[in-house]
Amino acid sequence: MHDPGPAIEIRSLTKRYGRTTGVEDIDISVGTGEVFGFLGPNGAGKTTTIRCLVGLLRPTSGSVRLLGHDPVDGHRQVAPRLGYVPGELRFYPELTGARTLGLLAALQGAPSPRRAELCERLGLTAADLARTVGEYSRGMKQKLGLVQALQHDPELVVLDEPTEGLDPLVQETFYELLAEAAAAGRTVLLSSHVLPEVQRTCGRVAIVRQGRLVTVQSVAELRRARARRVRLAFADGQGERPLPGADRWPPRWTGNRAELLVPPDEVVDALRGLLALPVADLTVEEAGLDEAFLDLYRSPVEKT
Ligand SMILES: Nc1ncnc2c1ncn2[C@@H]1O[C@H](COP(=O)(O)OP(=O)(O)OP(=O)(O)O)[C@@H](O)[C@H]1O
Repeated sequence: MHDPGPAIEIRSLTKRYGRTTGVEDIDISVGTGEVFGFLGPNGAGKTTTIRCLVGLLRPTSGSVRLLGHDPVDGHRQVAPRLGYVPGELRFYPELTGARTLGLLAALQGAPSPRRAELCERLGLTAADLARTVGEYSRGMKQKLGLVQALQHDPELVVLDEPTEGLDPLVQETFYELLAEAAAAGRTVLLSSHVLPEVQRTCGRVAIVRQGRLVTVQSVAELRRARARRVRLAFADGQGERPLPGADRWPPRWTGNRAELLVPPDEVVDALRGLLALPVADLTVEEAGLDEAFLDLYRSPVEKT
């Protein structure tokens, strides 16, 4: 079978804004059909990377390829196959929602077979679409942003914090749309601060910090490699008490229950000490991505 190659290829990408470094030496490859998360604290370089990727910024050095093309030189080939939700949506305020979608479809250079269905599912009514975008609420603009990104059913969708401003019901619809896109073999790059969202929707994630790539891992790997959450309940009513190893694994107490985060290779050690106490109940589970993520946020960035 023909190998479509990576949908996104970012090689040694560096972007400077004058003396400020946006990103430095980023390498990321996203395979066709992946739902890929892009995480990092404020100012880490996510938007810079994405703007280079979709051709809105020129890299200072390094290269990016989208669906096998340079995003600027290959714009005509890429536009009909790419959906993009920018982090800061800017529409012409005097145009109606319907005109806006039509204008953006013309720029995409592709028909919009999914427009009506997406408007309906995201709750943009005909009356909404007849109003000018200047009158839209933030959430309505965000919905319009999603409709325009998906209306031509593109092979590749790049989303820069797409759920900002969406209410929980609409967010659910968005997750359904993502799951459907994944099932249909579409490629998705999702930049987000919402960790449960990434945990739920993405297979692999890249984490950037201070303009550098910290790690690229699968969500499962990231969770496995990071802390285990140990929960203990004590049989007596004494409540808080000194625990062995509290300096290494500081406990959080709720009445008679303690919760500690322990690195995987120290769990057996921790349990040996803890089980000498009158423990009534004990569970050990993988920590969520949020703990793994915070850990990586704090870990030092290696300079090469
Ligand atoms: N137009 C610009 N001019 C100068 N510096 C910029 C510009 N845009 C971004 N930067 C700088 O580049 C770095 C990366 O910013 P970027 O917006 O890519 O981060 P981000 O990860 O998207 O952050 P956030 O999560 O806050 O949206 C920051 O230090 C930022 O100040």
